[in-house]
Amino acid sequence: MPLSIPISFDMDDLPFNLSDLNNINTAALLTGSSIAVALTALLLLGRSPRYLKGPSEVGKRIISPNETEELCNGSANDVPEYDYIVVGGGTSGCVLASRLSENPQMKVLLLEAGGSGVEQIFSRIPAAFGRFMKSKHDFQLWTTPQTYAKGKSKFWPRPKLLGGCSSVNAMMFHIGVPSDYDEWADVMRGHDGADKWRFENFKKYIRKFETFTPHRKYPNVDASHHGTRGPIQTGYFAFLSKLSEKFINSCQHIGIPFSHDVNNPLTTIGITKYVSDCPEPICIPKNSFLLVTYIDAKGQRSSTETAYLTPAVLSRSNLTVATHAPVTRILFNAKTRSAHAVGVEFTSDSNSPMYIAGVRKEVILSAGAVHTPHILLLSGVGPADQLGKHGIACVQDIPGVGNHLIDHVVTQTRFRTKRGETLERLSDTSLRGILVNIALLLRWKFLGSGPLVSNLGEAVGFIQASDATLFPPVLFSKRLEDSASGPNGPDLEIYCTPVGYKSHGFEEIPKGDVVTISALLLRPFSKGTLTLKSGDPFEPPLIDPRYLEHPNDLEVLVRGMRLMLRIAKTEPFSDYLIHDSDPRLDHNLDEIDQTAMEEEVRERVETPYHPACSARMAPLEQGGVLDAKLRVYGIANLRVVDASAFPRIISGHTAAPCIAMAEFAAAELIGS
Ligand SMILES: Cc1cc2nc3c(=O)[nH]c(=O)nc-3n(C[C@H](O)[C@H](O)[C@H](O)COP(=O)(O)OP(=O)(O)OC[C@H]3O[C@@H](n4cnc5c(N)ncnc54)[C@H](O)[C@@H]3O)c2cc1C
Repeated sequence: MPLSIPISFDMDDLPFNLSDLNNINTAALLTGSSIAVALTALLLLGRSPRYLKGPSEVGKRIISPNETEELCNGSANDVPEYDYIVVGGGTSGCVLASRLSENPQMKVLLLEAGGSGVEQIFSRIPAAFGRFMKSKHDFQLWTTPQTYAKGKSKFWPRPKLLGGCSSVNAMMFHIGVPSDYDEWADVMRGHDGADKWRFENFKKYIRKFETFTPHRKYPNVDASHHGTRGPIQTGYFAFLSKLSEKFINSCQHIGIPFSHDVNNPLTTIGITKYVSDCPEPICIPKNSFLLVTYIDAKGQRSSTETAYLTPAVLSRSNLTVATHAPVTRILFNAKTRSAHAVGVEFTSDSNSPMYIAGVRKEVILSAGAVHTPHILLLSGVGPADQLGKHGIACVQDIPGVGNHLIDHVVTQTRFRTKRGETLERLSDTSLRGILVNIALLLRWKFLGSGPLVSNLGEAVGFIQASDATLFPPVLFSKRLEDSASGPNGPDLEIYCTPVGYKSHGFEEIPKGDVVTISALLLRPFSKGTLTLKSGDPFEPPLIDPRYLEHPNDLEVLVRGMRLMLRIAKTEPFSDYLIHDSDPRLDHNLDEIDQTAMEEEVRERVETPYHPACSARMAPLEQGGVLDAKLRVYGIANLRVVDASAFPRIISGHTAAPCIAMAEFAAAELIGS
């Protein structure tokens, strides 16, 4: 979920670092447009965690290449050594570092390219998450021109922060459906450990990370499908706009039944199946529905940094967390015939000295679906011909590295609403607006409630594009291939955002109150590649997701567009809209024919930020990179634990499987 939400302050506007606040005459800051910023900063005082800054305190500075060679030859004796080195302190990496260091015998180093997410206002205030985009905390990536999407390059934000995407995502807690995980096990069928991925076996790791807080307004939620003692907080604490409530009502009117918990395996499945599959009559709470989110009772984001790198965890003497320490490559032994990782090379930026650290047990890559395959390639693990082109010595020829990149795809529609019905007021920079925002900030801080606790993707529906009740064959005659992971798996998601935005918030839309409805392709057939542009670790790789290459993907999204337009014309949601013929809005879009609608989809596609499968667990002969234990083929002590390891993309939101996968990997490694 998106976007650059319109709160009228920006972290980059801050004239100081949050951690320096104790030294600042704060009264002097409370002037002009800085009021909201400064107040927020004050509210956050005292929360800055203490991490080691930069690589110099955790590795050995390299003066000559001989020193790296000594490590690779096994003759170095003054290089700091760790049992585990986790590369990337994102969604998965924080979990691993925390769990692995539960064993006091194990010395663990976590190397993160960015700084702390907890220190950032946009991470702490749920509705502000989009503000990280195009900031210094964003890798700011772009795809190559997309042949099937009008030749445009697409913006791919990727956070550079502890907690990774969990520090900036839309906090929608969704685990997918059981058949997603059964499918993972099927991909690895016949391989040692394959059945551990089957939902019945794997679900204990999903439960392990969660503490779900029931809500008195939602008594029908079966809490037995949730975790009760995990570090990550989930619940129904997010703000729900009236507009999103009406969106749900309109969904019900057109035949998408209400589900009180999308994470209950009985009801998360394609909502259209819900009625027939559920033996009990459905209780439909009137006009009340919230997606379970990673927001706690205080209205604050629960990220893997806040949940797993607590002060108690950080005080462990066997855990070292280094920020601003991007890893440039993994180092391998030079002597033995089969490759094994001996350490990593890292720095602070492209102009700074290099450092190295040695590893006794394993290097674990958790740098995410873009940077994990990038680091593998830079280290000589990948397709030999590609490595050769960039002058990189091949350590292990694995053609699958960077292949099979898959991302969900989203298209959006926008509609003018009645005045005051959206969260537009959060971007009001008039004096009155600033005062209102200050009041909202105080409400958020002290009561943990109000519009700032919106996760923006407030109401969702999961459906199947082949559902004949929603898409009657007489109107939708194109045949669809079945892309769902199982009979009850969805392939299309719709959601309502009470804010108008386009291109992640960077393209202008009409001013005033606008609502966005999105359709998300959950099971794309199109798959792309991630390849090296050069051997320079600071040059981003070439990212080509090949959006919409497969015709099925296009048709599913065409149906998604039609569905959104229908909801917009269905009461009571439609009562809140005002017709506006501005061409940037979509009140008249349902008048166009199939061919024109296909063109609209091609024009509108964007990333919903879910890239995966780029270093996937799959048999080697099927283009896999990892075995069923997430170990890189042919290298004894190198593992990948993050979204790049997914064998297939799940039919839901991608943070939960990353967290659960990290819990799984840690449990395997420490034997719990
Ligand atoms: C804006 C946005 C909204 C989203 N909304 C949702 C949602 O509502 N619900 C949901 O379930 N999912 C959502 N997602 C997707 C989901 O959060 C991610 O798929 C998932 O968290 C990815 O986890 P990961 O561990 O694979 O990678 P990440 O969390 O991206 O972690 C990778 C980490 O590696 C670090 N890193 C990168 N390169 C290096 C290097 N060379 N050296 C050291 N460190 C490095 C990065 O800084 C980062 O901290 C969203 C994502 C985004 C960006």
